[in-house]
Amino acid sequence: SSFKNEYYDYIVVGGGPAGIITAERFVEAGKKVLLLERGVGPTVATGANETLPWNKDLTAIDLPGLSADVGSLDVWNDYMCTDTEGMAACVLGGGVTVNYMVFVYPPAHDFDDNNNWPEGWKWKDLKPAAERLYQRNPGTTLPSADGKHYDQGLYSVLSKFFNSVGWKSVDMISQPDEKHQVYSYPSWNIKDQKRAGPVRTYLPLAEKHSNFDLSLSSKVLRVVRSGSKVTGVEIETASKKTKIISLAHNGRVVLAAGALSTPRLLFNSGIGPKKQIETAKKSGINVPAEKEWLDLPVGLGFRDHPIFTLNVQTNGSFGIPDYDAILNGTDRKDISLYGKDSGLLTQGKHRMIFFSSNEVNGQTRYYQGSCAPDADSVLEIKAYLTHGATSSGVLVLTSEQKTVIEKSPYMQTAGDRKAAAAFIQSLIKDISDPGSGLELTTKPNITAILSTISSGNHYTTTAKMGTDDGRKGGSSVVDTNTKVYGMDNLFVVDGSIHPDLPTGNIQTTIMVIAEAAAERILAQH
Ligand SMILES: Cc1cc2nc3c(=O)[nH]c(=O)nc-3n(C[C@H](O)[C@H](O)[C@H](O)COP(=O)(O)OP(=O)(O)OC[C@H]3O[C@@H](n4cnc5c(N)ncnc54)[C@H](O)[C@@H]3O)c2cc1C
Repeated sequence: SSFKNEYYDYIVVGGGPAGIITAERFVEAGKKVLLLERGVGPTVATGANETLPWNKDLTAIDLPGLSADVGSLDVWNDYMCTDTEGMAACVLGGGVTVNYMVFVYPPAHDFDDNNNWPEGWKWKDLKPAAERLYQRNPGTTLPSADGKHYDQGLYSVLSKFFNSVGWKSVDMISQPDEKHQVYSYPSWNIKDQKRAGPVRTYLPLAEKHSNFDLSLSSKVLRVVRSGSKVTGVEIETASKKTKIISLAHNGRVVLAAGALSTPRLLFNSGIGPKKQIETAKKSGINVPAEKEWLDLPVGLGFRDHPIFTLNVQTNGSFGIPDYDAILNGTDRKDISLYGKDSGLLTQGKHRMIFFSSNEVNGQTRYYQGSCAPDADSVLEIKAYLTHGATSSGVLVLTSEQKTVIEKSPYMQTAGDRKAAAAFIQSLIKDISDPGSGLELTTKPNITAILSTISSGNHYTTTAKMGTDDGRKGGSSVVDTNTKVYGMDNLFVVDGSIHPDLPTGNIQTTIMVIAEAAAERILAQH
């Protein structure tokens, strides 16, 4: 693309969910907007041409029934970032393009307890933003047009089990505040039988306007500063050429590169702990002169949901779909049902989501369980320790420009360890009851389960929002208008700014916060 220098009121960096949503809202407000995304487009409408052999309008990424197997798709390696710690996607749509589509409406308590979200960001303040999101991108627990849930062997076994131990069935969309001893059909980010998300539900609205430009394969290296003012961004194009795009007078840069990549952009721009800025400089980035460095706690306070995995043998009748047959078109039965907007292929990976909580020393911690078939009659529970967890870690930069974990964000506090052990133990006890019809596939060993943690991939808090200015010894990098402390016109809107973890999978909360952030930013422009 040819960039129009000194034209854009807003340069948004990163075309993940947060970036697309904010960019679209700026466009609607009549601002001239450039959205810069380092990756390519994953849908036919955004330039992908690797479509399914049996449907030339759909890529494998679009088809909900293949999302469980997304890691085996040819495009997986093309889409995943190679310079972040943990998993992130470097493709238009960000994580939402490759994720398992679990779409958890956040409960009010996520914002209202623990005092982590500042005034102005409580649920009463955010509810209108959530409603704007749900109107465009509602999610569904029943994606099949014929009104049926498919492949219900797992759900049938597990719902019986949970009923027998006193849990109850809820609809996680219409009852988002029910998060204790409840289970639900999964809510998925699916619309019109396809993977939804801002690439489908927001981007086309922006593209209707002449004041919107999207540039793919455009990796931003840093923001260009003159003291506290951002004047533009330096980008690297697909052919490895660098160039500077300048903002309009009074323009703004909004970072939405994700919680693992926004810190790199800040370090590269002279914002963060001194050591990280020095590392950025060593890596060859043209960082500002030292007198312009802003000492803010970027990368500190890094958080994520730890996952504990349980595999359970059941007496149910279910298994893993034949993904090859779906991909190559030989699974005629499911493909023909999909042709009628129905059936297994309209659904995502999981068959049930459950939630619960426990209290240890006065602190309530929440848990989400995502349940999917693992083998014939064997199910896998991915149990996440979520909202209320008190651990945090540190994310830093290497001189190869990779973000890496210096201190793990998982299970750092005695409270987290005690609470997670108690929750898993009680689940194991119920599963191991001879009458349950269930049995762990390996000998129940709580220490082994707790020490084999996998990442939730729900990263937050690397550029925290709050009222305690990080330059003055506080923990916050952005203020309650999402503006970076010490800067006049630099904002952050992605998962980095969340000061707390949500109770469930995070993408819905990411989108709600982006909706709210766009409104705050526009209110002063
Ligand atoms: C494998 C996986 C499975 C997941 N499963 C679920 C799930 O089922 N449900 C759920 O709710 N959440 C899930 N998540 C998490 C969810 O997808 C992310 O939390 C969410 O996408 C974060 O949104 P974001 O806008 O903050 O950042 P991202 O989604 O990371 O988007 C950042 C965007 O910025 C771009 N970018 C980065 N650096 C630059 C740069 N320098 N210049 C230009 N562009 C840049 C990236 O390419 C990307 O498009 C999953 C994540 C992963 C990785």
